[in-house]
Amino acid sequence: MSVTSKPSIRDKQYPAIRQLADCIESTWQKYLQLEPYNLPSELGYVEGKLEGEKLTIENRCYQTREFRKLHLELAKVGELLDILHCVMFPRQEFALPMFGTDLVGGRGQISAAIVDLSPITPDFSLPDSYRQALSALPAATFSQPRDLPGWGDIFSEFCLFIRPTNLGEEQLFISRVQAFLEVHCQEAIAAQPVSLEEKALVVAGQQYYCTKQQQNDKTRRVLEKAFGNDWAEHYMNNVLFDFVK
Ligand SMILES: C=CC1=C(C)C(=O)N/C1=C\C1=NC(=C\c2[nH]c(/C=C3\NC(=O)C(CC)=C3C)c(C)c2CCC(=O)O)/C(CCC(=O)O)=C1C
Repeated sequence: MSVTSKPSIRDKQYPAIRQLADCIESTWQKYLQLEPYNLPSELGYVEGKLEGEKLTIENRCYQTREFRKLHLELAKVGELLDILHCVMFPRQEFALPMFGTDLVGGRGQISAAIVDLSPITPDFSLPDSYRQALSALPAATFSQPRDLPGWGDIFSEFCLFIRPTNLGEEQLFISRVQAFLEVHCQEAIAAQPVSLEEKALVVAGQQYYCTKQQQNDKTRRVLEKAFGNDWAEHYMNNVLFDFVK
């Protein structure tokens, strides 16, 4: 059901990135009724040049009753950068948090690994059912936690942002992502649509989340170098973090 029309870059990705992509898709398959989401055909598989190296992007998108877009993106810049990006956009009738994860590797090492279920309420609170489930997860300690950037006020107190220092920490991070996803999918399939008044708050919360994510200059810079400023702007606003008013 993927939109890629070329050979997958997945088997060339850093092992933990390939493993996480497989884990995300199998968790979605396990809980959700996935339907295709048609990205514009030219965005299923994109190639650019970054500092003389080829940048390849592979997008896989789905939709379900609860989510207007489930986006899993793998990107690779020669041997320099391996990236996994994933965001689940709830339909605006469902007051569900935003699930997002980003894994950035280069030169045989993951430098950034982040996962969060981000609140979309005006008071930045997650639903009690999420807080209870996430608090009940076994403690996971990592030797190199990382500080969030200024635009990162969107992330919850459960946000995990680390540099994994060994294979064990990579596996622990992947298991954490899976645990977050299991909570989220189980909450989603039980979710009922909210009232029109509440829907307006969901729209505002999703808009704030996307607007802040668009301020990630680390992402923007990679896309600008490979595809130019206009393309990068369009991609960040319409593919990575598009919001529907
Ligand atoms: C749920 C959260 C989340 C989502 C969904 C998300 O998309 N980013 C998210 C978070 C997040 N990403 C970060 C960093 C980086 N992101 C990229 C690049 C890409 N990331 C991509 O997804 C794509 C499109 C395929 C590209 C191109 C690079 C190169 C870095 C630097 C790596 C490093 O510092 O070691 C940081 C730290 C920002 C900072 O410290 O200022 C945070 C917080």
